[in-house]
Amino acid sequence: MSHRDTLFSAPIEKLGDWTFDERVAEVFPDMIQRSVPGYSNIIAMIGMLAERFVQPNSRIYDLGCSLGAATLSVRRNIHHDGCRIIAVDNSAAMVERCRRHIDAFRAATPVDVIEADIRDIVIEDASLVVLNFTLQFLAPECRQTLLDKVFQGLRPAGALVLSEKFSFGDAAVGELLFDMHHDFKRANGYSELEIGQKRSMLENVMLTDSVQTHKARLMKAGFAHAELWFQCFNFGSLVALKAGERP
Ligand SMILES: C[S@@+](CC[C@H](N)C(=O)[O-])C[C@H]1O[C@@H](n2cnc3c(N)ncnc32)[C@H](O)[C@@H]1O
Ligand SMILES: O=C(O)C(=O)C[C@]1(C(=O)O)C=C[C@@H](O)C=C1
Repeated sequence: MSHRDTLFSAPIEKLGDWTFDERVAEVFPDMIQRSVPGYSNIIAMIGMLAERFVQPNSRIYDLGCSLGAATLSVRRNIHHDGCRIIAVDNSAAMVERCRRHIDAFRAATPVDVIEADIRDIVIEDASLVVLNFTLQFLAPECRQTLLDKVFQGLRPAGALVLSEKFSFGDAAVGELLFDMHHDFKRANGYSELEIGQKRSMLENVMLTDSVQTHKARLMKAGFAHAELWFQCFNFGSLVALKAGERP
């Protein structure tokens, strides 16, 4: 059961930096659904991408898994033997709830939910890696190193799904999509105070990049192809493909 997000509905005297703590974890499904345009579509389509890209006897990584929405979508859609999903998050509150959530559904593919920083884990033998709105929370100087590690850990013909909030080089487009996103939040019942307080808390911890910057990093990491497969306002998702033949 997900609770309604009212965390920022009253004035907060001293707004600190954003964290994925107990309070956020408690309302997270409602919060992300009402905050990220296209979120449920992206979750459903990650399942379809998994169906296409997951190889038998391989690993699937869900990096910054929160409550495991992408993991569950992948698990529902893969039918190969010998696969294992590794879901990683460094928020204890998220990991604890994620484990409960995953255990509530029975399925053939095992899932390891790991409490760790995604910068510290080993990625190996992967056919699919998912970064669903997580890279934006890493310090910009750590992003290339993480994508390099993802690329190295993928098998030939493997794929990375990278969903992010974007910034835009064209100021008029950037402003329009930023305003549309705020309209989306208002339409979902968030007040000006809620929108403003959350924005200010995210300011120092969620630094967004343009689609061009993401593509350039992915190509630098070694991916043969990288393209946007979904966008709604200033949120979207890229798929990056590693060259090679499926074994
Ligand atoms: C916006 S949420 C991701 C949503 C989730 N992927 C989904 O599809 O519902 C970002 C998550 O990344 C996690 N996170 C941020 N930085 C991290 C890091 N360095 N290592 C592991 N997890 C991290 C946060 O704790 C949070 O749960
Ligand atoms: O940009 C915003 O206003 C957001 O609320 C975005 C965002 C995200 O993209 O992860 C930030 C934190 C929450 O996890 C949910 C949504």
